[in-house]
Amino acid sequence: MTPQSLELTGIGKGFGQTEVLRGIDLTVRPGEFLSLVGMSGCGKSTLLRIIAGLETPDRGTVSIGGADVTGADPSDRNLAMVFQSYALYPHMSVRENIATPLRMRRLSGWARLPLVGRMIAGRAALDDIDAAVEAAAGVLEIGALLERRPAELSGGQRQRVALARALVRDPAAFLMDEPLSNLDAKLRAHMRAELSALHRRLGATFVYVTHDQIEAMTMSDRIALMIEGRIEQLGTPDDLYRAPATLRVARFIGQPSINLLPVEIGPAGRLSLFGLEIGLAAALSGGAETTGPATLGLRPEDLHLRADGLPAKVLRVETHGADRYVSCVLPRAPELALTLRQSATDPLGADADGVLRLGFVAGRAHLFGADGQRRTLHVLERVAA
Ligand SMILES: Nc1ncnc2c1ncn2[C@@H]1O[C@H](COP(=O)(O)OP(=O)(O)OP(=O)(O)O)[C@@H](O)[C@H]1O
Repeated sequence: MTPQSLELTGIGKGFGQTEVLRGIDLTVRPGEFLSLVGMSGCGKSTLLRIIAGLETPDRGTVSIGGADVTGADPSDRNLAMVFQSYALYPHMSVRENIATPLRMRRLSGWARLPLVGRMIAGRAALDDIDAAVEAAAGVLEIGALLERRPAELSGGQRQRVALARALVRDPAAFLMDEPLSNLDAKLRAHMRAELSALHRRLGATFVYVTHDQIEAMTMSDRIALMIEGRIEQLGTPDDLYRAPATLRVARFIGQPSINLLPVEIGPAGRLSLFGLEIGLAAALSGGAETTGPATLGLRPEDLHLRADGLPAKVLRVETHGADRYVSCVLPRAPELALTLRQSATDPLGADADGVLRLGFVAGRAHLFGADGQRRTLHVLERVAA
């Protein structure tokens, strides 16, 4: 099946008094891997369920490949849904599990049942189903497991069976709701790579719900970051990381989190931190407020040691393989914790009192106005990197 686009227009949904989705406009391009990311409760699963037809929106429309399906039954949308819980039938073999969606669609009545079906369904229909099952199992590399029951499989193998069962239907798009969250960390990393490879091989449209930004950042073509029932930013993983549109996006994306410092935008947009100018200026055009308090965002990898930098006292050092994360506080503002990312092989750079001096890569700083919106920054002076 050629990959289809999905279009959501003005989607609103409430449960009782709670407004869970507050006007979602989103187009998923044909063949795109798009992730819906956000904290627990932001509405991403509800949105996915609305696309699937498992939930009805209060407002707005859902289209697949340009056709309005807002009122259509889930079974008429030809979308495959993969859940966190796999939802495999425990009493059936892997082969029968994968074949089930095709039996439901292609066979009628009693012939849908695995054993009875063998006796009464037409040979050609069964051969077709067998061939489709073998093909899907081949893609997911589970051909050797077809006669096993789900209980005899590892978590990763079960997830692969669930994916094969989705694949066998040749759907217009795949909808996945936290499909990897039951797996241990190592297997999750492995399955991330497999899902990306599967997406590339199929060229199908994927909509993937997760609260795990690493999953979203590593697999997606684009990410829709949802906050409180709205899309806060839609863009490539790089867009969200390198040019967060709002302070809320900057806070959500990145691990360890972005460092945030209170700055003041002064005359001509010049920024000062603790009363000292720092060689950056806010662009003055277009912003609501031109001067006043703002927030400077610095990613941990954009902080570095600098002889005449800001003194910071080391609180904790964590080594993560090749990286080292150094948590510090500024004596000027002890409530502000900063994280610096270094190569684990570099010297820490702290003096005998555990104090180091921090500079930052000016060209990679982010500025957010008092309204939380991104502001354009100019580098005024050359700051040594
Ligand atoms: N059927 C329902 N009835 C009442 N409230 C619901 C229902 N489904 C979801 N909600 C509420 O809507 C909000 C959004 O739920 P949703 O499952 O979409 O969030 P989510 O972003 O997917 O969160 P999570 O990552 O925890 O699954 C939550 O506050 C949830 O309690």
